[in-house]
Amino acid sequence: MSLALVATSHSPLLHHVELAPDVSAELENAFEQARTFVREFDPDIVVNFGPDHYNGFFYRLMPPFCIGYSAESIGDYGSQAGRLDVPEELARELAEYVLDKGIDLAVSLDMQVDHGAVQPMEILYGDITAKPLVPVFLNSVAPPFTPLSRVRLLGEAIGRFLATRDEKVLLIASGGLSHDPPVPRLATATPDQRSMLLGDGGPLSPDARAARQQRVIDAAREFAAGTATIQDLAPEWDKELLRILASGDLSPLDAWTPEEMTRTAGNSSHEVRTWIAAYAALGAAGPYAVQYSYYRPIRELIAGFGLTTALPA
Ligand SMILES: O=C(O)/C=C/c1cccc(O)c1O
Ligand SMILES: [Fe+2]
Repeated sequence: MSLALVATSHSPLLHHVELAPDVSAELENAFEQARTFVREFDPDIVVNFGPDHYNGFFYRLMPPFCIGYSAESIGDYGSQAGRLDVPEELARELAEYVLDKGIDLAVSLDMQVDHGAVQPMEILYGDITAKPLVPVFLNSVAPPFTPLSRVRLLGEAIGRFLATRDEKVLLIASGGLSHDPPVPRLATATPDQRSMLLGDGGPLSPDARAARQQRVIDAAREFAAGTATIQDLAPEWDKELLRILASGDLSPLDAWTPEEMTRTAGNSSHEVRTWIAAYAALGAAGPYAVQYSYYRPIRELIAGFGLTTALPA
């Protein structure tokens, strides 16, 4: 077994807003560093830690964690749609191992995933089917949230399972860091939004999806112009998180409560759960070292945007 990690923020706004040329060039350089990293590592498989934004997981039944034995990308915001290449036997063995270690999780025989799960594969490979991939969903937008200690334990169990395998495994984490895009929320939902959050009514109509996406694109433009009402990014919180992840000792994160995360870093800051799980998986196999680290708060993307790569030390 050998492991490598790429953790990156995602933003569906990447292809829907204009960035200043210097920011765009800097971000493209970060993506290129990550592409070179994965090319050199040349993984056999990917274990992909991703959130969802009420496209595959709804309040009718919202698990904290879920492993997909089979999965399909819905193609929101123009992301690549279609089935992922999920190695079913490996996904099942992983789920059984993690459950056996006392970490409760759901499994899905037909997981629906959105931009939050697939954007890193698009950035790294230009194709979401470029590698066999086991999707690991972590609820990151729908309160109530499981404590970060459980996220760490999930990651550690996955890392221990991977240590029993012969394959070269790329751990991908997708999401965060601080951010508060206008994803509908149960606490403030209109009756129609509540029905959508429950998953009633099936997939959104093309018009409803276009309206939902346009609302986020408009919010991003207003946020960049300084006129949006969404919560500001929290660069100091982001940098502290990156520091803890790079330190190799994730235990200080156990004291971060979901309420405090939301208050300080926004409703979608919980997407950093994917980073914590992926880093915990890498750490379960031994000490690691961050190879590359990029960070910039990018209001046009509504994201404290981070990208790191890491390898066993
Ligand atoms: O509209 C959505 O479903 C999500 C939008 C979004 C915007 C910015 C950063 C993110 O991580 C997002 O998921
Ligand atoms: Fe997201």
